[in-house]
Amino acid sequence: MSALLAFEGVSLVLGGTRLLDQVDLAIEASDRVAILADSGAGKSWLLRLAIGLARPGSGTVRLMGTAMEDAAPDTRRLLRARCGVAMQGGSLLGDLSVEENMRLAIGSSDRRAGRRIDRLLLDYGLEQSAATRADALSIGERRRAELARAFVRDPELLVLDEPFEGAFARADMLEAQVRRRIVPQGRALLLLTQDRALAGQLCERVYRLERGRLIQQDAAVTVPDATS
Ligand SMILES: Nc1ncnc2c1ncn2[C@@H]1O[C@H](COP(=O)(O)OP(=O)(O)OP(=O)(O)O)[C@@H](O)[C@H]1O
Repeated sequence: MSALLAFEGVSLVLGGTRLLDQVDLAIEASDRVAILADSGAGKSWLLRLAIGLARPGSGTVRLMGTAMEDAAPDTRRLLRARCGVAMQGGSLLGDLSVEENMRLAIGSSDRRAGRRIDRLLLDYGLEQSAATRADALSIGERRRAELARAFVRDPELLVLDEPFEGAFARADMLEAQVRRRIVPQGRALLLLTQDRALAGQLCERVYRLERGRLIQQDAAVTVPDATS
């Protein structure tokens, strides 16, 4: 079976800085992988490459077995739709309510979709904010809404970039979702973060991105999480 996501000898140089240097990484069904990186090390670019929003300088990124740089825009969109993505900085539409953002992401207005949305809103403590415009949410609510939306299409691959940045950490909530919706379903998680404790809590494989190289870490090392 091919990997859900594979980086094969991927390099990327931006502004004279080598952000990725011959990176190899394969994420298979049921994998939970974290990449730890300091601010500016290239997490957001890694996410863009993973879902075909950017092309590598060299090497190949395969999403669900398809080389993204050779794929037609429609194919890239379809493959991206099989992923649940929460980008740093967020991408909720500010003039739509939380529920409308979820509806747009799930692409259906039937009752089953409605039940799934209600369940996720409840899981993420957003049931009181369902009708609130996204641009009126608190920072913490917005991050939780981003996470809830990332799960709404039952993604095969969940890609999260700093899921709690600027927000009071609710790692227990995310861990419960990952345990319920990712692990038993043969889905996979790629977490990009600076938070060592979160990486250890959610993932069984942990790397550090350092000067463009991925260096595997001991996933079992746990750091007391002062925020939870
Ligand atoms: N278009 C660009 N041209 C040149 N350099 C860029 C460009 N976009 C980003 N960079 C630089 O590339 C580096 C990595 O950017 P990236 O957004 O991936 O960082 P990050 O790891 O997500 O950091 P943070 O967690 O602070 O957002 C940064 O130093 C950034 O300034």
